[in-house]
Amino acid sequence: MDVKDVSESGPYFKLLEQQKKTLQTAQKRKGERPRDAKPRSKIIDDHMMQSMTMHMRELSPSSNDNHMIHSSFLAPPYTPSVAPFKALKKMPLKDLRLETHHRGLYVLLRVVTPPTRMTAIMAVMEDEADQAVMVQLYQQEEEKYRPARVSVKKWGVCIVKEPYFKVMGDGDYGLRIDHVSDLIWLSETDDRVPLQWRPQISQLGKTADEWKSEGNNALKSGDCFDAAEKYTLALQCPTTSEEARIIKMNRALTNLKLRRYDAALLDAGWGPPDVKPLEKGLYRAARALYALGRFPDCYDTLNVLLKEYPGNEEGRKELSRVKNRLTEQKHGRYDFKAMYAATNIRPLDLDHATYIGPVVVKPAEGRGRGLFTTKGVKAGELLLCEKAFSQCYADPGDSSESSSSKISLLINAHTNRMVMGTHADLITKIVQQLWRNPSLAPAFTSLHHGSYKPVQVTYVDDMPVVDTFLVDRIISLNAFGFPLTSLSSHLGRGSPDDEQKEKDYHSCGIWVQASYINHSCYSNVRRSFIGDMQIIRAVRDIPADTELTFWYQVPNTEGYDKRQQKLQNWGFQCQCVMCTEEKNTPKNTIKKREGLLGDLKAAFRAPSGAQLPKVERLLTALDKTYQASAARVPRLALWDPYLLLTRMYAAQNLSEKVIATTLKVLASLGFVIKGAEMTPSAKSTRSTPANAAFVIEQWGLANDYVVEAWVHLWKAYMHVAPQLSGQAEECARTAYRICVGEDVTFDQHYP
Ligand SMILES: C[S@@+](CC[C@H](N)C(=O)[O-])C[C@H]1O[C@@H](n2cnc3c(N)ncnc32)[C@H](O)[C@@H]1O
Repeated sequence: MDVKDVSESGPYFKLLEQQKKTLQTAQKRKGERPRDAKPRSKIIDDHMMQSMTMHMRELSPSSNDNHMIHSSFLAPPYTPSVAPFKALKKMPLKDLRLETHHRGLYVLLRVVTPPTRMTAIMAVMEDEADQAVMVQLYQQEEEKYRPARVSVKKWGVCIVKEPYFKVMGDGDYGLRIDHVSDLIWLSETDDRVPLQWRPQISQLGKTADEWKSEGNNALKSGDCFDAAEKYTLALQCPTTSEEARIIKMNRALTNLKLRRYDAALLDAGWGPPDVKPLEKGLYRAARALYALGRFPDCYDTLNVLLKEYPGNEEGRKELSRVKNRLTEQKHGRYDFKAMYAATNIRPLDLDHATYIGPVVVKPAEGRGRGLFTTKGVKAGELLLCEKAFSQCYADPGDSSESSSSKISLLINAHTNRMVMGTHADLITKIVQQLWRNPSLAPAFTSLHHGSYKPVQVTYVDDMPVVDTFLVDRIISLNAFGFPLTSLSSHLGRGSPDDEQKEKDYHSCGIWVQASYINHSCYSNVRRSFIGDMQIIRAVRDIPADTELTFWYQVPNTEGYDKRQQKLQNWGFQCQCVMCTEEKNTPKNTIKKREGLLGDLKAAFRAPSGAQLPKVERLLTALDKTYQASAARVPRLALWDPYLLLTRMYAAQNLSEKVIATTLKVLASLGFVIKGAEMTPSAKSTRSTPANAAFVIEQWGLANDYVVEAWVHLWKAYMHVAPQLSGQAEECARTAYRICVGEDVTFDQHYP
């Protein structure tokens, strides 16, 4: 939804074709055992050379290529390994066959070179028979959170479950690991590490206390990964229950720092206590619960903490923070100004809770599931204000490696789709999120994934199974492109800086509840964004038990076929009244309409005012090309020229004309408004404002220009029918709220 799909654009299309060819050529070698594989020394030398070249490039002052577009290719989908380790058999590297997933088997490998990071982390690994292979590890944590050298340590030992051996991009052969759960790193004391690869004797036979001290030192020096590993080794040694509790408490802290909140909760001993809970345990559990968005649990835990340990000041601070979240969650009350201020902080991650208003997910006939109202709501009413499940914001003003999500072209030869933006980064981010915190998985994996058949197993050997291709599929069908704020898009609308507008939607994210909303061009809700909060408001009065819809792509005058093409990714054809009407309109009428639109454009280009009568004539003719009433089927070709005309009249202070044309803008968009025209009676009530009012019988389509239309009305009424101006101002405010998400900034921008 609003993501930059470039599948149809020429230069990119060639890349897709190339990628398909490469895959086809590789497929022809399926099952082959390559005879021309490089010898071990050559694989290592080539890798070291590449690593050095990359390092030199990084050191060179002109190396900042964050603004360059990178391409990422998605492999043909395959399911992650769900076999328990015990059910797998070891195989040597020499038996690997090309383009094959070696189901039922595993390889045991040791890292022999330092890693390099490209799209994947790459390192050369060997098996027990000294055979070497290049291994590509995809979807690993970003460098800023876990440097490649920490993820893939030289001499580290791992198991690759059901390995996938293939021809790589450069024509060499290698193992490709797309699913993080297919890779198991072994600790130095693991029985599966062969004797010849074991560390020196001194590493073995340490006591719990020794491991714990090492863990503490690692934590002090900031190496949380190492610390967590050491605490885990400590817990594998014999300890008293009290010692174990302390070690777990320390590991809870490292897990919090590593954003492994599920594990932190467990370590903190959260749950019904059988012994008096520790102060640190309660506090750390509360922080983990907050980070997981479990605000009521967090609130309860902090209350227990403060009851047991009333002097805990940090707990008290957290309590006040969580109370704010609960107010947002329960009542949908937000401090929107503070929300805007927080959009300047990087990384973008607003500290707000999700409000789910009077809506519920239910089956929607012919459209899977949908979101429905549980009660009648009014135009402008808040229905959802949702914190992103995950998002990658591409900050146009920040090119630093640490804070920018990379814009890349993600090429999926399997689905024939190419998207530009942060989609590739979002896959990695969500894979890692689910890997670290599997409790978050059900909300995400329940989202629509089309015909993709995911494995039914969620845990193997006590570890979560994360399917990269399921994540990609869900993102493809549910992700939203988003600007930093809809307000900035709203204010910049109509500006000639198309490039900036393009960039506005390079960022993408997942909002779970909003994902249940189906598409309609003639929709009844609209989404807007403030940072990573998505706000959904009713664009008209909606009765109870009505399905909510918004547009996945903004409908405009591109025509029926193009519009359906833009929806192709989601696998349905829109059957809204506008699409149905357009589909059934005779071709010659469409042609006539297009001709009139062309004439109108030319007329508008003429010097101001000179062509006004002609414009009016053309508009009347254009109006006549529509059959159904605009109240039932909005007339997409009309609102824009009427608005241009309004601006011209406004520039000449022709208030009555402004009112007449603005009402036509609104009528074209489907609004039904009674008593707003400048009839003689409206003029005569000029001095008696008491009960003067117009009635909006129906709100229409909610594009950004509706706000401008209401503002024109409001200002024009001030001159000729002041009794109506207050009401028009209120409508402008409501339209603004619908478009930008809030109205606290309305007066500042429309004084
Ligand atoms: C973001 S999901 C919306 C929620 C989805 N219906 C579900 O069951 O989870 C997008 C998918 O919903 C379905 N969908 C959305 N709008 C539709 C429409 N107007 N007609 C038919 N199917 C629609 C399509 O299958 C589409 O790929």
